[in-house]
Amino acid sequence: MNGFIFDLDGVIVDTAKYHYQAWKQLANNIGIEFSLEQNEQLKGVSRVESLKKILHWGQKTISDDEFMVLMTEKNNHYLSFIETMKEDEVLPDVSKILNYLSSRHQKIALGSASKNAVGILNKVNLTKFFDAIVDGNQVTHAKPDPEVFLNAAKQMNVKPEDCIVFEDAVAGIQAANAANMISIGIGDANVLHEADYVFKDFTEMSLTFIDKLINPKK
Ligand SMILES: O=P(O)(O)OC[C@H]1O[C@@H](O)[C@H](O)[C@@H](O)[C@@H]1O
Ligand SMILES: [Mg+2]
Repeated sequence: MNGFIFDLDGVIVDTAKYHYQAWKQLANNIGIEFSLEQNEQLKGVSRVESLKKILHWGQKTISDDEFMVLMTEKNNHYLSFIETMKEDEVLPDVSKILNYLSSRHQKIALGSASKNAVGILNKVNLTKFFDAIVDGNQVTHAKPDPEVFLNAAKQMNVKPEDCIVFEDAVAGIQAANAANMISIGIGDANVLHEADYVFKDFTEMSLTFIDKLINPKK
């Protein structure tokens, strides 16, 4: 039995662009420059750790109260983007792959750092596919720590070495590798070079490839 673990932001839905816009506006508002390269380093990283990194890059120190205000501001801005989100924001061929895995009786889990994960899955109507959902509300150690994926494997009752992780973040690929799982990068092969396999998106992934993951000996 295999377990297929999906990251959410940037893998199932194109929300990575909304996180980027919300962080950029927040950083610029407090006088900190924010580049696409820096954003790459925030992918897969929790909200708290992301803000800490931005403040560090801008060499800015703020009070705990101000920190909480900024966290809330960022999330409200982000939520305004996803408020009207519908099924059409599911990335190409994600539903096809989920349907296929499900027809092959594979276990499916979500492994995300987001505290908004359940709400988003419901909005895009994909919750029904998941045997386990592990999100930012349940983990104490953020990616690249393997906790989120090990927890998902445990909830699916599948051994870590029989799990396959789909990730768009460098930190996520590192977490999957640390969990001793097969790591599949979704995005730029130069950025995700630590992954076992990389695909630009799910449209590039054949069902024959999925079959090989399900049954490597065949
Ligand atoms: O702010 P949220 O929705 O709890 O998400 C936390 C993190 O979740 C990750 O999935 C995203 O890649 C990060 O960009 C984001 O900061
Ligand atoms: Mg992601």
